[in-house]
Amino acid sequence: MNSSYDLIVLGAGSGGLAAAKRAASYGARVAIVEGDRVGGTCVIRGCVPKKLLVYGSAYKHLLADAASYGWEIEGIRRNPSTLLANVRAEVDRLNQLHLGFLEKAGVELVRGWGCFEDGHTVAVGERRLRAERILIAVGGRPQRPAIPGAELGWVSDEMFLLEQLPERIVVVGAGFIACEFACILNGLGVAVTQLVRGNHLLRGFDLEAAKAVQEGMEQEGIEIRFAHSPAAITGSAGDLSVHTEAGEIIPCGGVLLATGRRPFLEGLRLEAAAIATEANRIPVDSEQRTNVPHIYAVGDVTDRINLTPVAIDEGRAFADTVYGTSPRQVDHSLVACAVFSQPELASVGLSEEEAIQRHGPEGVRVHRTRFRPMSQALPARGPRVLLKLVVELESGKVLGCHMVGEHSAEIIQMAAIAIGMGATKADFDRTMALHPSVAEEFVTMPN
Ligand SMILES: Cc1cc2nc3c(=O)[nH]c(=O)nc-3n(C[C@H](O)[C@H](O)[C@H](O)COP(=O)(O)OP(=O)(O)OC[C@H]3O[C@@H](n4cnc5c(N)ncnc54)[C@H](O)[C@@H]3O)c2cc1C
Ligand SMILES: NC(=O)c1ccc[n+]([C@@H]2O[C@H](COP(=O)([O-])OP(=O)(O)OC[C@H]3O[C@@H](n4cnc5c(N)ncnc54)[C@H](O)[C@@H]3O)[C@@H](O)[C@H]2O)c1
Repeated sequence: MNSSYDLIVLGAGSGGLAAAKRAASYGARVAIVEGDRVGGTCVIRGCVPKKLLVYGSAYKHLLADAASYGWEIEGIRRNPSTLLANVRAEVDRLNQLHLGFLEKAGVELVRGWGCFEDGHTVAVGERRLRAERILIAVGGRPQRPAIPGAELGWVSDEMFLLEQLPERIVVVGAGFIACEFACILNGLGVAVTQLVRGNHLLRGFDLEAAKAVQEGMEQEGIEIRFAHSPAAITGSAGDLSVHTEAGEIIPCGGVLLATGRRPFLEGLRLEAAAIATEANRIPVDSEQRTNVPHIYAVGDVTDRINLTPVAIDEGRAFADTVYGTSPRQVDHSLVACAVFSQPELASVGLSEEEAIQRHGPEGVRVHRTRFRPMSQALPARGPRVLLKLVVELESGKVLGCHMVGEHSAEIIQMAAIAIGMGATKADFDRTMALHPSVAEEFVTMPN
């Protein structure tokens, strides 16, 4: 069966869904092709189920602190299987919701893996879909390290399918996924050893903030081994050993390989449409256009800032520009982001190291405060909060705002507005504090 459209979108994840619905709202005839579950990484095996697991694992701390607030809770039993099942049920609900949204928007869903037959034709099984324009929004996939036995380890996708958790796990990596899962698993009662090949966590983030996360994670009982890489994994499901390059053998019930992701280009047959790639990603211009003028790409497949809100905005900007009346480009500067580790880290703007690189050590002033938040005063435990402003000395402009501690993602989201507007340290100081709160320290830091 052959069908023709104004737009074919490959991939029903964050970017593809946003683009397809927005294009359809302008009257375009749109088909969206999806080989897996509608919702993509974020909804099915990323942000959403991950955050639900973070909430679930945080009960460890809440229950530990409850007695100091006068709640004596007896007979607590931990059952991660219930949490895992409930999270899957919520993902099923959201998947249905997204199917409904597509239908309501008038977008045709074509199930199956799509590949290019030529510049205007996509093959999905026996079907041939033709369109004036094609948008590639196929996202990325986790990448396993090239070591013997890597197939015995889990990648993040598989963590959401587990029905039970092992007693001991080795987490490999120091990035977003490794840190988030190390904390989730630790909170759910799993003994965690994290293998980090470098000498600090969360490369690219403000170093002091990354160290504050490390301190908190270690206080909570996660064993982090720096300058350690896996050389091989042996054993069988549930009874594994990680052999490190240093010759150690770490027995465990499971291994999470959180060693990065890369664009999912396999099987797309990009060459049939002469679409150029660069280092396994699809490069695009400021209007999301590939080297082929009527073929566009958004989201993780372009491997720029691999976050859901960025993929969504790129998808919508593409549709607004091509099908709407208000063309626009995505602003990739000052994108706030958070690592949902425990303690949580959130950032917007330049790290201290980046600011010094750009403006020199004499051109930057750093304001910081570290303290135990009031919520931890009665339990008298838990990690100290870090709040940090990186300021350009000459103009007083806040170049970067970083926070480690409770609600930091919520707080930095708001700070991002001020920083996007070019706020100075004086603007922060002029703002009346909201007391008692953690975030008030951002507007009361001494000069
Ligand atoms: C564990 C984890 C946690 C994360 N947490 C966060 C977070 O807290 N906050 C945040 O902002 N970001 C987070 N991310 C990143 C975020 O999920 C991605 O940046 C985002 O989903 C990218 O959207 P996308 O549209 O580019 O691709 P995806 O959402 O990956 O969607 C691509 C879709 O295309 C489909 N597809 C691929 N090839 C084909 C084909 N040939 N034919 C048909 N369909 C195809 C796939 O099945 C998939 O459904 C997380 C990622 C992971 C893995
Ligand atoms: N909270 C969030 O917004 C969130 C959460 C999860 C993922 N994400 C997105 O997904 C992307 C991918 O996350 P990620 O954590 O997989 O990637 P990452 O690039 O953040 O981290 C990969 C880690 O693996 C390590 N590594 C790579 N190869 C290795 C090897 N052979 N041996 C040992 N260590 C190795 C790297 O040093 C690094 O620490 C992120 O960059 C981010 O864009 C975002």
